[in-house]
Amino acid sequence: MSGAATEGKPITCIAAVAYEAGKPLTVEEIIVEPPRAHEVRIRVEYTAVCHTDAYTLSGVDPEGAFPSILGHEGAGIVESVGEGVTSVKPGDHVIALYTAECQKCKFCLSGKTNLCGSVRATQGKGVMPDGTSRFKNKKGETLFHFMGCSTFSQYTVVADVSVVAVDPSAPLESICLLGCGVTTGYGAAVKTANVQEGDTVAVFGGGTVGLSVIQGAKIRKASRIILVDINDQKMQYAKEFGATDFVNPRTDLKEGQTIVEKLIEMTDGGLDFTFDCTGNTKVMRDALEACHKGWGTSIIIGVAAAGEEISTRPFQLVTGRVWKGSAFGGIKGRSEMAGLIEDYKKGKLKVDEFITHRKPFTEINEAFENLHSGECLRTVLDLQTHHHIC
Ligand SMILES: NC(=O)C1=CN([C@@H]2O[C@H](COP(=O)(O)OP(=O)(O)OC[C@H]3O[C@@H](n4cnc5c(N)ncnc54)[C@H](OP(=O)(O)O)[C@@H]3O)[C@@H](O)[C@H]2O)C=CC1
Ligand SMILES: N[C@@H](CCC(=O)N[C@@H](CSC=O)C(=O)NCC(=O)O)C(=O)O
Ligand SMILES: [Zn+2]
Ligand SMILES: [Zn+2]
Repeated sequence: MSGAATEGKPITCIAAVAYEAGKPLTVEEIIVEPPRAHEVRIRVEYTAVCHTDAYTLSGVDPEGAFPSILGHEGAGIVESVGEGVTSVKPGDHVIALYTAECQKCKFCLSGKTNLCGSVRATQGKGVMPDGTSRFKNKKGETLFHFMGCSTFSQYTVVADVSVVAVDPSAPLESICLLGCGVTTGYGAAVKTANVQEGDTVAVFGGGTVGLSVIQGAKIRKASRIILVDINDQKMQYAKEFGATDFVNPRTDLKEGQTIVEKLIEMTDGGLDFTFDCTGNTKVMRDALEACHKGWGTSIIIGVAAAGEEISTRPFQLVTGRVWKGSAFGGIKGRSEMAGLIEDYKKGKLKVDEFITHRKPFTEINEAFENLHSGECLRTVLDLQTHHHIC
């Protein structure tokens, strides 16, 4: 089994370190300590870059800690496990989970949420559950973990509750996307909203998350699925993933018309469900106010900067609209990932279609730049193919 040579020893490998907010990542050698009790060391094979990595790197995340190893949409192979780990073993193919599932805490046992309380407090501080880091650079400086995953490293250490073993026949270079974007959007539609046949849906923001909401709404046979995006390049993707309409609020409104008025006009009074997949708090308000009076529900998925607040007239809620949120699509990673992978293998869940760019790991900073171009959904980075760093 792999891991025999390195088990119990520190591993020197390449990682992309975020030293400072707003600066490119530094690709360099780091040292990854062996896993302690209830921890798992993973050889990360593939990771993608999610908008949230860029959000934290930009410096507006109140939990952002530097220097750190970002990345949370990754898949790999277990190299070794610490004492007491029974859920995975060396050689297992795994996906890292930023939403842990301990199956024991009040949250996990509630049956009401996928949020888990077991490691969230230390995860938010950039450390392992025992309060320390497994990463240091060659100068001996400690590097923080990120979202309990830190997949921008050839090796990472995660809590055993933050990893799920998966069907080894599923390609890691594709299923890494189930570590965040695809699962988040799809789950928000089919679990959090529980969209039903005939429902009308509007999705604000056509990135991987928004397009995954669209594919969930399509699978549920929503009658109308409207993508709202400021970039016309998203129109083609909208069609491909199952939207029935595309609206660009910068170009498709009549003089003096708001996007809320346009959507209400298009849907005879408003939508059954709307989703914010932009992280823009003004868009979140529009999404709520475009909901149908009496029952429309708006779901916030997008992540907004520290200090940002949402607002609306309370009358919007008094008159029956519901405002809620969704993390990781409401999906419990350890219990429900196998089902998503099965759906992907059967061709029911699109995953490969989101991979618009592939790059060697050493070109990770270009993957961040790609995020801002209209045609890029996800860039998948290959961590293990040998590349020179200088
Ligand atoms: N709650 C959760 O569990 C998760 C939340 N997220 C969050 O979800 C959001 C989406 O992530 P992701 O899909 O990766 O991001 P992307 O950046 O790929 O997608 C966002 C899309 O929204 C568009 N957009 C920006 N502003 C507006 C606007 N005013 N109106 C309409 N569309 C707009 C963007 O256009 P353009 O490219 O031109 O700017 C882009 O197409 C992010 O905020 C991310 O942090 C992500 C994963 C999990
Ligand atoms: N540290 C951030 C938290 C932002 C946030 O809401 N994260 C999402 C996942 S975003 C993935 O790409 C989430 O799952 N939140 C629930 C959680 O427990 O963190 C901030 O404080 O803004
Ligand atoms: Zn993400
Ligand atoms: Zn739990």
